Amino acid sequence: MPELLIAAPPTPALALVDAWHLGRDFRLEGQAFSALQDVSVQVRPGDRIALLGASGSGKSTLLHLLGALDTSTSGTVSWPALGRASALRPGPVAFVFQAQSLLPPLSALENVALPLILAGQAQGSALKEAQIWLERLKLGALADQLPEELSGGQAQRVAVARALVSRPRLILADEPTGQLDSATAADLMDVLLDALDPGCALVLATHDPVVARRLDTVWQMDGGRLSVPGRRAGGAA
Ligand SMILES: Nc1ncnc2c1ncn2[C@@H]1O[C@H](COP(=O)(O)OP(=O)(O)OP(=O)(O)O)[C@@H](O)[C@H]1O
Repeated sequence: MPELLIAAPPTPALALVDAWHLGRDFRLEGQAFSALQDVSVQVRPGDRIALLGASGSGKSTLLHLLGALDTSTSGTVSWPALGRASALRPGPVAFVFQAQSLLPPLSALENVALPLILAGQAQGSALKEAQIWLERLKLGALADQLPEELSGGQAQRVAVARALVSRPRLILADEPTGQLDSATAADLMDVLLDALDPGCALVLATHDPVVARRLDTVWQMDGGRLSVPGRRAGGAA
């Protein structure tokens, strides 16, 4: 009699981030002001998520909570696949900021090597790895340039290389194309998506629907709330 094989359902990968009813209040001139209200989201390995919203809608506030740069006023956030908040950086979580986040006195190469050196890697091997990442992002020839000698698009690519060098499992990018023209923004998205490890998740805040459409999922932020969570970019809700 033939053996009956019943395939076990695949085990879902542990979430990288699990946020539950997050709220964040600030005090402005003595009044409590709610920048984020009741946001529940999960980020899983390989997710490509655009956090789309107008200026002031709460995108940075949410990214900071997801990356443990800030603590929520209400709700909880945990990192089931990554460990405790204190273990998140440098390494499993990397940030890319809007602009001018490179250290001015360091060359492009030294900026990229910095997370490895801060994590205890010997300088020589850190610089070698940094050079590999600069070349992967088509910046090999600019290794010795200072940040002030780079164009905005080149500087953002160096910032992306600096985020990728520690082989993070999650990248939180806060308007990385915010100061770039549309062609340069498209180039940056090309190199970022091309260089990203398939298992690495990306959450990218943007106010630009064209940039958001490059990612698989859109989280729409409005007035501190997430509306239409999980909607496919460019597709039906
Ligand atoms: N540290 C803070 N103290 C007081 N208010 C804050 C603070 N951080 C953010 N806010 C307020 O919270 C709201 C959301 O800000 P946030 O920076 O998250 O928006 P955003 O969508 O990222 O905007 P942008 O696209 O302009 O960066 C804004 O009204 C902002 O002024």
